[in-house]
Amino acid sequence: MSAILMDGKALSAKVRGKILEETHRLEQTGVRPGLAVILVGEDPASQVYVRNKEKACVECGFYSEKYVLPAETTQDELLGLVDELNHNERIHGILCQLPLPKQISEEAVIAAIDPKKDVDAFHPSNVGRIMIGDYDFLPCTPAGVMELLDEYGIDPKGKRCVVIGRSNIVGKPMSMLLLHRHGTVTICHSRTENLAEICREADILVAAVGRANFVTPDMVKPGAAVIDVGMNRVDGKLCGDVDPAVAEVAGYMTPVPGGVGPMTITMLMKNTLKAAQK
Ligand SMILES: Nc1nc2c(c(=O)[nH]1)N[C@@H](CN(C=O)c1ccc(C(=O)N[C@@H](CCC(=O)O)C(=O)O)cc1)CN2
Ligand SMILES: [Mg+2]
Repeated sequence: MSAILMDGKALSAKVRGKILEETHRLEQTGVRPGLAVILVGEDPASQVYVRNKEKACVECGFYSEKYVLPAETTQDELLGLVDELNHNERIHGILCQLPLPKQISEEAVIAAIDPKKDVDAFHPSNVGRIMIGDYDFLPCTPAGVMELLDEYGIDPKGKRCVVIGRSNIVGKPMSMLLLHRHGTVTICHSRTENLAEICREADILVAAVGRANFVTPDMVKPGAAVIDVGMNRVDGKLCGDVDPAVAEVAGYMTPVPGGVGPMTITMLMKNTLKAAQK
């Protein structure tokens, strides 16, 4: 068996085209969606992601502002900028690229963003709303995974879903979105016993561990959909959490690059459009 590759680049192009149409419609009412992206420091991977977010804004017809602050920026300085942007009428969405330098508390910065402009959906009030299924914004990576599953006709309803990873950004919200769609969800992590055995039960397996080639063919049920959220650099080469040899066992698989990554940014655009429409 050779898995069907789930093309996040192609789906992104399609969704961004629809967002651009919506932007034109919204502009007739005098509103142009505006996104502010804040980058603190010079992490090369973060620089790439921020650049890709700016490009996506252009593709979707959005107004955007980028703030690049030095690595020594204090928490108070960053909170000052967030406060300004909270009150800026041209800006509907604000995000701070993570990770932040260690002198800054990510929790404090996330909590300072106006929840109505929190297009990452990281603010505690937005996280709480996702838990109870009454939300405006979905977190971008898990939302991108759900769109990919829908595009390929993979319905989590009644299915065994296993998420490896319990981060606030991916693992926890991912399991919640699968649960909202009636999946039977198991969250695994570094202390899980019998991990391979649990993974082998999954019809939908989501890997968000941050370890290159962690998921091997023996951990996958034949025909399963395997979603790779990993973004690891090994000897300068980008690779996911899933060993490419898994393609011989899985029914569907997301590539890295070109799978979940582009969808993450597309979902950010979707949230920014929604914030502007409100
Ligand atoms: N404020 C946020 N910080 C971070 C988030 C986030 O959603 N909000 N997620 C990740 C980084 N991330 C978005 O910010 C992100 C990572 C990767 C990609 C992507 O398109 N990857 C490409 C490959 C790009 C490359 O060559 O490096 C792909 O998979 O095809 C997009 C967004 C942590 N921080
Ligand atoms: Mg920190």
